[in-house]
Amino acid sequence: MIGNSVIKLNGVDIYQQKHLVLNNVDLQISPGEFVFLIGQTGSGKSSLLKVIYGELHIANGEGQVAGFDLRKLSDKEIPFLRRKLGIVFQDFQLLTDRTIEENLEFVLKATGWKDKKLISTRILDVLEKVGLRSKIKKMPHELSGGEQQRVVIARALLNDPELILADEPTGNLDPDTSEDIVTLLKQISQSGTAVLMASHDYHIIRTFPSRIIKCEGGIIHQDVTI
Ligand SMILES: Nc1ncnc2c1ncn2[C@@H]1O[C@H](COP(=O)(O)OP(=O)(O)OP(=O)(O)O)[C@@H](O)[C@H]1O
Repeated sequence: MIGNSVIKLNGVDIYQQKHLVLNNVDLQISPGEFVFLIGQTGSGKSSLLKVIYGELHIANGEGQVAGFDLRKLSDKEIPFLRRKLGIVFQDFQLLTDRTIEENLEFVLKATGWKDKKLISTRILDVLEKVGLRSKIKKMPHELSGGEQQRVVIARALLNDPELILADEPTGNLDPDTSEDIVTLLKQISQSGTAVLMASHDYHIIRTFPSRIIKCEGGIIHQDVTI
């Protein structure tokens, strides 16, 4: 954490190839904050998220995320930054050929966990948090879309992240299930993990009054209302 921020960007320019997508971005997000990221298609939301998880480099300015300096981030360090982040996208991206338990075990082993007992306890802990302990032995296709998204959130929580980045996490879900997912993300933020959630869903955004930032016209607008 940087001072009291999980994300701190100052004067950052974000390019896709030679195209300046967002100009002079200032953004500060504190532990436990829940923030919606809105903006029209092509306005730069995904590009901003990519900067935060180290997929896009910053051209100018200063950027720190979960204690990592984005200007100095080497390719070797990116996996370590990602361990401090939980990433939740619209497509669930669960491995379809293995159970929920095996999906979670796969991520833990890939991030250096070795002790079998600790692995199984951690898996039960995160499934408990998302209310899916009873589904541990199921295959992804045996779960509903909302349940699969909960598993993805459980997966994002495995390494106890400082920040969850969610890019349209309710994009494939019906309205009630979407509300359940955002309720869960809100609860997670209340326990100290910051959440930055990109969304186009104004119904959801109105249902969960929160700080809103907006990409528009090549800049970020802070604390907007809709
Ligand atoms: N890999 C890429 N190469 C070149 N340009 C890109 C690339 N990815 C995105 N862009 C461009 O960058 C701009 C911002 O795109 P970005 O995906 O960040 O928008 P977005 O707000 O996330 O849109 P959406 O809501 O559709 O996901 C767009 O003009 C887009 O065409």
